[in-house]
Amino acid sequence: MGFQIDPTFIQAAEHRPKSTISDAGSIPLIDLSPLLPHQIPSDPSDPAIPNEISNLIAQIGEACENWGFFQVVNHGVEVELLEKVEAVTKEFFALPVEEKRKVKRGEVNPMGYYDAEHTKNVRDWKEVFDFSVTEWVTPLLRLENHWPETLPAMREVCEKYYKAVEKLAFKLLELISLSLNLPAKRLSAFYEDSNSYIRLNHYSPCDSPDLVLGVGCHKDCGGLTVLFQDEVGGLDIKRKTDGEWIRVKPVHNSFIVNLGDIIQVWSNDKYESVEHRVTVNSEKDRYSIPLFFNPASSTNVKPLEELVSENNPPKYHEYNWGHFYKTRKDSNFQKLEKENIQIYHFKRV
Ligand SMILES: O=C(O)CCC(=O)C(=O)O
Ligand SMILES: [Fe+2]
Repeated sequence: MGFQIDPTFIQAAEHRPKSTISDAGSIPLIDLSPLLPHQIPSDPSDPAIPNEISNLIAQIGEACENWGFFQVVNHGVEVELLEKVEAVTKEFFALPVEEKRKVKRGEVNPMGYYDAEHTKNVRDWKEVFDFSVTEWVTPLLRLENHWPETLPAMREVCEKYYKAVEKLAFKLLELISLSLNLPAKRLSAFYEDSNSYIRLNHYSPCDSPDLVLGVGCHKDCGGLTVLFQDEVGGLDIKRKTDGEWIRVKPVHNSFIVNLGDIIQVWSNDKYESVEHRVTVNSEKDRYSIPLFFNPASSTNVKPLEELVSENNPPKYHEYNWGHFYKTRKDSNFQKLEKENIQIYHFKRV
């Protein structure tokens, strides 16, 4: 008998990854080197903003509006650290499964190892490890890290990496804020006690890559995602202009940045969170490492007052991020009978 794939992984025909245009023009590539000699300005209308920085803000604004995705180079995160975190990620996933299961996530605490995540109720062809640098318990959430005893170096490398990418994420948030003609720190205030976390992703080769997805088609529900991918490739995004799936070509030492649903709501749909998915292949393991840069779980998300007007009324009802995150996490943990929570449930009609 031939190889039979577990049916929980099989995508509905319309979601199967056949229509990727691999070498179509990719997402904008933005050089952050102007940030080396210059500070990020605090006020978007400051006449003293150097040209290089105004150009950078304009590029970010265009990428956010037209793509919802961009890649950054000269981002300030050391290459050595990227190499170390990639190496430790590979070491972790190479551990015997019983070791990985010792640090498994549970129904209440979503941090740790997991190999049965569902995106939109279909199982993803991947295994993950989630961690954060803050651990906390609220009535809604209990986030406690689990670190594998057999890989003692992992925690230090991962935490160092987290801090470096978080620093980059704060800079990107300031640039995005300025691109919306808001003060640089307008969005940062939501990030005190943030519920950000990093995910290590491993997509192993699959004999039927045409039937499954590493991550099913989805939009990121948080604030901003800052993702490192290895040289294998597999991330596809749905191009805004024509709805075609296009492959994000790996660029050495770069990060992929994409806007999540929260920025879509804050911007009252000026910027959109764009659908994406991960395809797998039959030969190569792929690793990726996103930082999900999310505001504090107490944040009530709604269109920002400065960005709404009589002519552009708020397009969303307010919702609580901690509640949204908890509900989404529960649905990713197991297959449910109903659709999981989405921001369009909060859309005003
Ligand atoms: O692995 C990737 O390239 C993307 C993963 C992703 O979209 C996610 O985890 O939300
Ligand atoms: Fe994603």
